[in-house]
Amino acid sequence: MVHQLPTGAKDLLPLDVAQKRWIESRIQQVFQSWGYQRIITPTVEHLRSLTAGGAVDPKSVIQLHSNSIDILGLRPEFTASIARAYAARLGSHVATCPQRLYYNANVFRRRANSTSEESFQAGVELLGASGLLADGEILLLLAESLDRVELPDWQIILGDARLTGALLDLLPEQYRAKVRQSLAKLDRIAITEMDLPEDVKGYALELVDLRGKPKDVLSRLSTSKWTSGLTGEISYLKSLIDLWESTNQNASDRLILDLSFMQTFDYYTGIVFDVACNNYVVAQGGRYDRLLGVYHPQNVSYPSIGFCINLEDLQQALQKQLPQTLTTSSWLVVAKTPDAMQAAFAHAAKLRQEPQIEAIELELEFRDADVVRDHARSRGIPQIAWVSSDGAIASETTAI
Ligand SMILES: N[C@@H](Cc1c[nH]c[nH+]1)C(=O)O
Repeated sequence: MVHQLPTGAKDLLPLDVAQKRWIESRIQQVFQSWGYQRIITPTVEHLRSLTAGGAVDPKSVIQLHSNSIDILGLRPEFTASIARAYAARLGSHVATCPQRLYYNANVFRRRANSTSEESFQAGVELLGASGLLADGEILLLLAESLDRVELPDWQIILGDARLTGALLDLLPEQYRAKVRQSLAKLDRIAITEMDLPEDVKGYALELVDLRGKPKDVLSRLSTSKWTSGLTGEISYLKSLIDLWESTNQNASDRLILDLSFMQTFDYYTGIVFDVACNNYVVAQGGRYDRLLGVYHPQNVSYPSIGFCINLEDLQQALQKQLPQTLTTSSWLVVAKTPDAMQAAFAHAAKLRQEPQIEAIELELEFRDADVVRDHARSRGIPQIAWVSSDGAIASETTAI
């Protein structure tokens, strides 16, 4: 019988793991250096907690059978779980806000073709904070994390769920849902073909075109005759973009402002963003000011924002920078005869105490010296220690 993995599942072999660790350790160092602390939430939760009051589609959750009446599921993402964990822990006491939390673990999603997928995310949540400094911190922390792993040519697609909502609300109510759908798909043609009054159609087309260099988009936005009531939202976005551009070297090439941009999860209430690199979406996130209220006993909410990095996509986008070989053992310790086994273990243990040494491995059979040498060479082990029963050691450098 052939044991195959379910579609969408995969084994990570040692080289995959080494590459993943390379990425994770760098990203976590950046998170920690900004004051973020690690949180671990359970893999399995009640389905109703994971769906964040309707903001996460239950169809995307892998559901589990249980004996209790509540349906359980595997977490499809972390933001809802962290909101659940902290909703009642934050309070008016100054010491509780803000909370800076990070995570690094696996998530599970059911895809449309009913396959399931396990993937890994490393991300942060900044709970109980709003305003330019909080939004700026998250964008800059994201940029620093991606720079730390030397990701080339990435771009942030920045939207604003609140402003996009307000722009759609300017449409007469009966047209909103249709325009929203076409906007989400960037379907200009559908809008051109819609049966709309001329001025409404003109405005709907203006909305589809609100994508590009931040300066151009903002100037189109502020000169539109429709948006005079939205100066506060527009100037907030402008200040955030100014902050980004003043603190980041390649900033203006790296940011695309897209006011038609909508995230898959529906808990966002402010800025939203994806990071794209070579057709991979390597990170996404945004502000969610009402989500904690879904979990609070009195529905009290705390403004919050965060992002996650999709580690597989980042790994694919990075390939060149990542380690291509595994680290090898520094020594192969060989018991020359069965009565030298104890001395071999003792010598290996002594070598492992040396500070620079990564790993020491033992030869497990009593093979001919030349076979052992071939073995060390093929594994890239640079040194061999031959141990005799009286504890005598003969060291040899492998001819690699
Ligand atoms: N949890 C979101 C990303 C996010 C983190 N914080 C806010 N948003 C996702 O998996 O897409």
